[in-house]
Amino acid sequence: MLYIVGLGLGDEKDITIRGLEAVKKCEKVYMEAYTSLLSFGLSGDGLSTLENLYGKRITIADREMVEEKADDILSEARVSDVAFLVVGDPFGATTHSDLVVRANTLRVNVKVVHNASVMNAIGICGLQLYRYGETVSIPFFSDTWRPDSFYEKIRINRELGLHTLCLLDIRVKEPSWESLARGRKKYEPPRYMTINTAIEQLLEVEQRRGESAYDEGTSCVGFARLGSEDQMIVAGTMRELLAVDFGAPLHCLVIVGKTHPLEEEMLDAYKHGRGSLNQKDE
Ligand SMILES: C[S@@+](CC[C@H](N)C(=O)[O-])C[C@H]1O[C@@H](n2cnc3c(N)ncnc32)[C@H](O)[C@@H]1O
Repeated sequence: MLYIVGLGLGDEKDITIRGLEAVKKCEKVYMEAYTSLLSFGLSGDGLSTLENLYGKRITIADREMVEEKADDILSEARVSDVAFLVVGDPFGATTHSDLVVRANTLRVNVKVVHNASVMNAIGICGLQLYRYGETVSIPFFSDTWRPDSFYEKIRINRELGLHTLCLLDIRVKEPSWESLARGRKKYEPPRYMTINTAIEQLLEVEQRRGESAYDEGTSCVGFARLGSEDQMIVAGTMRELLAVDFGAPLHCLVIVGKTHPLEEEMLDAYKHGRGSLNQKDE
């Protein structure tokens, strides 16, 4: 059996009881480590915190491993219980549907244990989840690659009065260009896009496309480390949020569409300059 287990958003304590029971009975535990991140990351003590709680060794599954060796993981799951851990909810990232489809093709049994996802945790700011349009991903621009397919989607969402969730790029274990040219893979340090970079890129694309999908005065909400003790949520215009230091990753951004009075009331509590509500336990 392959157990695909959501870990939630904060730290090791956010796994569900059902998820923990599944992990404890598995012979092998993989942890997907390229579409999201728990608040403590996976360096140093992060991994051992999880291993101590589960009483199991964890194998980190990076993009290369999941994409190239999925069949090996599935072969193990055919003859024993294997857990595949995903930060957030397993279906909060498009990637893991592939694994399920592959498992079905190979007739490997799959059980999914759900958990909170960034896709629903953003509800905390008061913008109703029912009033969102298509989610977009904002990739890091480089000197030669500045893709802007997200622009059209944001424009359509805004024309319909819908909010847009922007997920921000995560680059882990990316081989550097020089190392590829030399034929010996060396990896760049991990990079996580900040809200500030996302807004700079969004404004650059608006300037290039000029279709008035949004501008510096457009209302947004920035979220950092949602679900953890020090989460930060600030509502303001793009211009205002450009000046906010949201701190450590992960970050995401919502571009606000047409609002309902109740949404406005909730958003007020997070307005720029009021300090963010981070809901720390007293
Ligand atoms: C592929 S998505 C989310 C996947 C995850 N499985 C889930 O269900 O939440 C990853 C992106 O969501 C956003 N994100 C994820 N967790 C977050 C958090 N705790 N706080 C803020 N943004 C987050 C970041 O922009 C990140 O690059």
